[in-house]
Amino acid sequence: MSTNAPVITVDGPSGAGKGTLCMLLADKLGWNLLDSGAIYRVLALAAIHHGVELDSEAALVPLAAHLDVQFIAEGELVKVILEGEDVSSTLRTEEVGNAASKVAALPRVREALLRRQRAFSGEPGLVADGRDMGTVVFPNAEVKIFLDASAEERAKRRMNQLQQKGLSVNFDSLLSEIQERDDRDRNRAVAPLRPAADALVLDSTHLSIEQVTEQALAHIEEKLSAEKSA
Ligand SMILES: Nc1ncnc2c1ncn2[C@@H]1O[C@H](COP(=O)(O)OP(=O)(O)O)[C@@H](O)[C@H]1O
Ligand SMILES: Nc1ccn([C@@H]2O[C@H](COP(=O)(O)OP(=O)(O)O)[C@@H](O)[C@H]2O)c(=O)n1
Repeated sequence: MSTNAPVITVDGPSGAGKGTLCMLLADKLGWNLLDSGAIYRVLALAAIHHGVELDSEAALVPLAAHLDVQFIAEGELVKVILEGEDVSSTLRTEEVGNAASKVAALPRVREALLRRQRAFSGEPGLVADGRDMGTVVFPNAEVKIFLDASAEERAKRRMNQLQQKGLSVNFDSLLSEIQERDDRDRNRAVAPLRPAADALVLDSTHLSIEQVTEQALAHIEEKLSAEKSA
């Protein structure tokens, strides 16, 4: 790892708005961005490509340790290249999200991906998006935010997002997939989804993206200026 560069962690369930908030924060602050979910998604996709079972910890650990992946920033977007192939759009499907949450439940797989995630930390700072950024990966982060929203609101957001991409989706099946993934993420033995003790919990159910960003920035400013004067 590691530098002494500051870290802001944003954890929370699927569809809460983490990716949106993190991108806005990284852009505004000029800091680096870690989308840790993309790493679990890439691993799940590599497992599918290589015919590796999603519950086979013994086969997934070496795959995780030797993952041949590149994240290439292109303006606001990040292109993901897995074993030479552009997988950016496949990666975002609900099917891959679900597969990711299965491989992410395995303790040795999480362990194998720790160093890769911490390596994103660097000057002038890092905004880290995930489930366990504030609890496990960056427990000493200067600022921790836990972004939540009701399951219904999150399914509605995901449905709009998929419809904008021209995909037709069924609200009820999306809601039950989100609930199934939440259950798996919250109840796993290692690094379960939960707010860090020192996180600001933001419920975005009735907040716009602008309101969430404003509240997050106010909290960040307060925390970082308290750090400076400490
Ligand atoms: N506060 C909000 N109100 C309404 N829509 C939102 C809000 N935050 C994010 N969204 C939208 O919801 C969808 C899911 O957001 P995303 O950032 O991908 O969530 P996550 O990374 O937590 O899964 C996106 O289409 C995004 O534009
Ligand atoms: N730090 C992280 C990030 C993601 N994950 C897992 O990876 C899956 C996909 O994460 P994601 O952040 O890309 O998913 P969305 O919130 O975008 O739906 C999650 O459901 C988690 O199971 C994790 O376990 N730990």
